[in-house]
Amino acid sequence: MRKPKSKKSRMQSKHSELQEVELLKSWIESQQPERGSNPTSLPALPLDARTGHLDSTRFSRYAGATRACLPHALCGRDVRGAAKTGSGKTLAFIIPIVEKLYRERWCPQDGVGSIIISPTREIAGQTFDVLRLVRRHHSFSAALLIGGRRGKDVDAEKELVNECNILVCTPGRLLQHMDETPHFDCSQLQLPKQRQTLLFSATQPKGVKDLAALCLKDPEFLSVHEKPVTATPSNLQQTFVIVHLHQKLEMLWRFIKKNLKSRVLMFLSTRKQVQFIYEAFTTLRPGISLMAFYGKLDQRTRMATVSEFSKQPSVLFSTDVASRGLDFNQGVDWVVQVDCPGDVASYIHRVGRTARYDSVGKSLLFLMPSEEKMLEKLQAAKIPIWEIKPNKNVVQSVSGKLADSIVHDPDLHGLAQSAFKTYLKSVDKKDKEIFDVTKLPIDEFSASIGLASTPRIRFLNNKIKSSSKKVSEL
Ligand SMILES: Nc1ncnc2c1ncn2[C@@H]1O[C@H](COP(=O)(O)OP(=O)(O)OP(=O)(O)O)[C@@H](O)[C@H]1O
Repeated sequence: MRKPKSKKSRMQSKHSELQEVELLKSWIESQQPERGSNPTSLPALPLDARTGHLDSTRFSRYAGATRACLPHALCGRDVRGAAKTGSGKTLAFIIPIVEKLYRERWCPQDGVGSIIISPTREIAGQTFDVLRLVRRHHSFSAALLIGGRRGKDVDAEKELVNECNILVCTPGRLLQHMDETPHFDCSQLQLPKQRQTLLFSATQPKGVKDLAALCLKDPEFLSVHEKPVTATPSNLQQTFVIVHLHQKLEMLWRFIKKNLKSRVLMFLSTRKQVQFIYEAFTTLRPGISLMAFYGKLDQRTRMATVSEFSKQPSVLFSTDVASRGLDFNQGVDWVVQVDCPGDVASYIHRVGRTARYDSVGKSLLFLMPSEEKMLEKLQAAKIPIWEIKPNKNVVQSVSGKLADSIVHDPDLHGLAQSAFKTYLKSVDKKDKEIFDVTKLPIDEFSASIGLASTPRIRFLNNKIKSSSKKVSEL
């Protein structure tokens, strides 16, 4: 057992900590980077040694987003940062939080000092892991509050929530504690007038700009990758292939068979498509482990899937729930977009699940001939993408095998029908400049996924009728 510190030694260490904090404050004051500068060349950062010593973790040096942001963030400035996917934006806000609490001499008895709200449970989990590494030599306590846990866990959380200094949570669970946990006082959550805000994104669509205008005060704008030639990581090799809707499944199957030793993340538009393709391909035994990921899965399965996927060659079929912020420990070899994303920003975030930090990665986009306008948008957004031509001689018919499976499996048949319907509905919701659901060859599509007859889609029939009426009126 460790001998308790004497009163004298406690006083001494308190005194030296006070001195250290004062020194840090004056160091920060004297090192304020010029406004508008991108200060990546500062020899040393004014960080407390406990935060600065990340050498023995996986963060050997501060890079990209972190390096550019810290000098401004540490001296209390608001920051709006454009930094590519996988460039280390998490550390860029975790370190300033830990340092701020340290300089404020926050201690365990002071209760909640910082709340980090993450959009999904997985992102909250990975943010919490980074926080654990950064604050491991500090005395702050931290907790991860996310949904999908059992009642018993929620009760245990209620016990500790008031005593934690940093909370990492999803919005739903935070609201639950605000409603149910006695004395959990979040009145400070009303954004205080005096506050510091750091806003980072790999893309800068209108929504991000509007948010910046709303919540940032006199911000530093940091374009971390100075004069970037491309909007995506330079270690990412991007390709597309032109494929008709009814040939997608064949192409997908062929791709999987050719990449049995890779970790492949495949994006589809809807949960029903993910469930159908996962179930259907599992019955066909491709020779590689298959997994599915979507928002409605229970939390335990979601966590297990994320952790399993990056460890071994496997194919993960997913909705866009995995498209932003998720970090598979740099373990994704390929990102395949089986359905074209709705816009350029979604494209960038999806492909950003690979080629993270200093790892390399590849991506493939399936584009239907009717969607070729998307290429113009990608090129205009500085995304270098090359066409690959499929080998026409390789014939791998899966439709016939799927039709066989569907006949004998009513559940699979139901899933195929739902996948068909939800896909068409998802196309109808996308940008009309690129996508036109009425032009899709739906009978061929239906047959290609193994359905004996084309399901009736009322909204589509009405659309086709009204557009042919308009033509005949001309
Ligand atoms: N200094 C570093 N040394 C080594 N690895 C790092 C460093 N900084 C970040 N990484 C690693 O890079 C990966 C991407 O980091 P992070 O998730 O913070 O990126 P991001 O910019 O937030 O990505 P996204 O735009 O997808 O949200 C992570 O696996 C992280 O561990």
